[in-house]
Amino acid sequence: MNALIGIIMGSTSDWETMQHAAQTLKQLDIPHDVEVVSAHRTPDKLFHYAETAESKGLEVIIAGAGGAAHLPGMTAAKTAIPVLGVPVQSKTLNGMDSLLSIVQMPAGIPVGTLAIGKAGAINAALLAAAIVSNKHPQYRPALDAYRQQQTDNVNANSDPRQVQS
Ligand SMILES: Nc1c(C(=O)O)ncn1[C@@H]1O[C@H](COP(=O)(O)O)[C@@H](O)[C@H]1O
Repeated sequence: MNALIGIIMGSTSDWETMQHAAQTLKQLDIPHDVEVVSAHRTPDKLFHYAETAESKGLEVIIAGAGGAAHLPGMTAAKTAIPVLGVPVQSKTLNGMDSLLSIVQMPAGIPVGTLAIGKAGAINAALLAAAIVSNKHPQYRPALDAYRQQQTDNVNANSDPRQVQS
């Protein structure tokens, strides 16, 4: 099946973070693709990616970037499908630069902004899965099972004194 969710990132160095989005979608068995695209370094590729995303069948784009993270916003400017932004933790400013440059979009071009780093990547995948499940309810049981698994894990380890440090 064609990818429903596109994961893009500004650099291969973002993969350490963004792999968690891909792993989560793999776990949910939702078709997705992964590509390095940069608003700064490959602007023409970004425009082409965003302009053709919908006709390729993508329904949500997850865009991760660090530092001056213009990728999610520029992607959102060129497509009407939902864009979820993941701020990658930068070395110099710890990801605050990434977060602020993704979240603070001007009114009219929204980017759904997640948390900095791994948690944001995982949650972007779960949010994208929830969005595509509206149209493709066959993915809903996997999402429900994911949540149930978390509940079971907490219930199975609810005495913190038993946890080895
Ligand atoms: N923020 C952007 C964009 C963009 O927004 O278009 N393109 C690359 N980058 C970011 O630059 C950081 C450093 O990249 P390198 O590790 O390749 O030097 C990465 O976190 C990437 O997302």
